[in-house]
Amino acid sequence: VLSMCGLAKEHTQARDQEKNPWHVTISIRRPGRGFEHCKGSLVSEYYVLTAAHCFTIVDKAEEITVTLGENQRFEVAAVRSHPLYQIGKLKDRGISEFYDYDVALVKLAKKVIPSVSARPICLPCTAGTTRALRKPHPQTTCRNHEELLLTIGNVPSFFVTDCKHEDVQAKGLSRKTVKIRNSEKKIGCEADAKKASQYVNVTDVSQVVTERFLCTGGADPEVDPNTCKGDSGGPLIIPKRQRYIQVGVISWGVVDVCRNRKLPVCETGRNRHEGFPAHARDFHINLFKVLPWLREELRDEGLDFL
Ligand SMILES: CO[C@H]1CCN(Cc2c(C)cc(C)c3[nH]ccc23)[C@H](CO)C1
Repeated sequence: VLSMCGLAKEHTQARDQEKNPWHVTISIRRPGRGFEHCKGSLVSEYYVLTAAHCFTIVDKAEEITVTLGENQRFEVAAVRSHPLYQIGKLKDRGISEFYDYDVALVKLAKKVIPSVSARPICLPCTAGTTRALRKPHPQTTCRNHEELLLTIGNVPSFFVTDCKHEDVQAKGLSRKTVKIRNSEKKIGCEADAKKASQYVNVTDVSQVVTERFLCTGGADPEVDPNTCKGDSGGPLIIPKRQRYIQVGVISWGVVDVCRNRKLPVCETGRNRHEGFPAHARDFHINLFKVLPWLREELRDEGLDFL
């Protein structure tokens, strides 16, 4: 049972890390400039999946620490960004940041021992996800996973953000439910990318919102919460009958709703300034679009890719 992916404690009294046992915080020490933080997800015994933009080409493994929950710290053996990730690729067209293929795998220096507060999340097109979806193995295909998870219309999903419990001054994790804008809603969602400050020169939105992205946010039918820069690299998760499957990696957003604000307050989300504009959308790398890279990098992790 310990090797089952995407299994978490459900009761309200469970600790945040037991409810989200794959949640990791990645701290990158920048000599002379303090720390940068990102989120990530445990996807196997040795690997954490995150966003490539959390790292620069000069970051070294020794400068990176991965924390599981409040206190399980891991050193890092290697960082492997997707080979097609190139944030400066469109600079000569006046587009300063380009987030295509914004994914990276961080190899931990030692194996994670599975426990109630340390367990991998399920990845698409693995036998673990077939089991989590209660479908027959090996009859169920990767295409079936995509049809079952990324259905037509607004797909309910969530990401996790850290927040401050106003009363107890403790930090916590809060789930933010968002809808993945599929089919006809997708166009409107992607069009709002042009409202991002650095994208004024973008003529055709498909220049910056490529096939690799899932789009969330907006106000239809109700307002979706938005990501903050600090949420970069965290998983976009689809819950299915109390099992959790990661379908995206948080990459970028149009509006940083936490900019120069303290941590958002848990649950009430009051500090994520209210009434952020309907065009505040968030973009996540769709894991179904980077499968060859995932298979290759995780080939020795026993994940049984389909
Ligand atoms: C091209 O510039 C645009 C994209 C990046 N945005 C920053 C950003 C990053 C980097 C990552 C995550 C997860 C974010 N969530 C909300 C904002 C945000 C800027 C400023 O909002 C606008």
